[in-house]
Amino acid sequence: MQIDRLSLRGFRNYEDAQAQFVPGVNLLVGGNANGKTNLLEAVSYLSTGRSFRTRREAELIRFGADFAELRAQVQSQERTRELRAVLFTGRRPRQLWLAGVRQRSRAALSGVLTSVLFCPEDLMILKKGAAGRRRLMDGVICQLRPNYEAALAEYGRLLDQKSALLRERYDNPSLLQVLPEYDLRMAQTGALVISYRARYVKALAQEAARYHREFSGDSETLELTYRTVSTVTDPFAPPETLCAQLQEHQRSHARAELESAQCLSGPHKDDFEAVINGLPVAQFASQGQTRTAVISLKLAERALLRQGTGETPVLLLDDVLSELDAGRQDFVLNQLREGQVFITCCETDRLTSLGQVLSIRSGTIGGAQ
Ligand SMILES: Nc1ncnc2c1ncn2[C@@H]1O[C@H](COP(=O)(O)OP(=O)(O)OP(=O)(O)O)[C@@H](O)[C@H]1O
Repeated sequence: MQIDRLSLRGFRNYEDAQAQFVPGVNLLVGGNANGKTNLLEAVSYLSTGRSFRTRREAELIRFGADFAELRAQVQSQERTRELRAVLFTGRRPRQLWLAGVRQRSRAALSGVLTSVLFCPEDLMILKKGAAGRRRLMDGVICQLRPNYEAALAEYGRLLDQKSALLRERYDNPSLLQVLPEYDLRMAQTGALVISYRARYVKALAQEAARYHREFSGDSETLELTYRTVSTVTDPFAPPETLCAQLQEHQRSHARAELESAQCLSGPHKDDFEAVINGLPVAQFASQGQTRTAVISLKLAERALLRQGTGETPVLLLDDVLSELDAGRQDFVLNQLREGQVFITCCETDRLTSLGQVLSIRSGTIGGAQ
């Protein structure tokens, strides 16, 4: 899987820029605030149909412009196709195009340009709340298993509806009659969600542990443990067993749910815990250790996607080397030999030999040097 060409019009600080990429490493080199991360964001947007930095798409459009257009020629699934996204100011919805055909949703782009991104904000995945960790788990399983995406979407819908029902029960007490039906469907769908997550986190944990051990020169072990609803004794149990255990949890929380008017029971609160050398990353890991663990997770994600799809995802690395000692930097650089990679850096000394250098200056992309 690779991007051959990219063209940006009115995207962030790019007025009108084009670039050609090589199949291996593409180094985006430039001083601060010149547009390196913006370029990664553009590639990531074409891959996922969303920005990794903002939910407000208007921010992506160059100040003063009416629209932004992103185009890329992509090789994947044994074809060469054009991906195009057009974003508008105001209320007009954005457009996604594949091979000249307008697509209804971002889901239609699945598998066309798969990417794995590391950006400095990802360091918070292991330090802050569980939502980021759930996004990481769910993101990869969705890319590998369309059935999971459907189950997760169904669970989300049920959760929203049950939450609304709990909130509105005083105004409309008859709503409570349908609560048992919601509980049953949430337990059934929740059991599927847990099954997938348990298997995926196990696979992710094995790969990430392998990378982390090598990354740290054999001095650290990284363990990931999936955490779900407390009544679930074995997340690998058959879905019928999981469903019964989820119902047990619902029963024990029924009163609290009514009192708090919140949905307290179910895998929407799932998490995974990361531990290095026996100590939880969230409380005890150093900056370098945290970075090592997150990069290991991302490399594990790339390996799982490669195993699952037969194609190596494009790797997008923003400011990946800082805070790492020389040995750990060398480990990262060694991982760049496979697949197409975009990596940002401010200076080139150590890196120029790795691949094509593209100099990024005030929203322009200089050719190969
Ligand atoms: N919608 C926009 N229109 C015009 N310029 C924008 C827009 N959004 C962001 N910018 C500008 O883009 C620049 C930031 O670019 P980017 O984040 O890609 O920098 P960078 O090269 O990665 O820098 P650093 O090395 O500091 O991380 C800023 O100067 C910012 O003002």
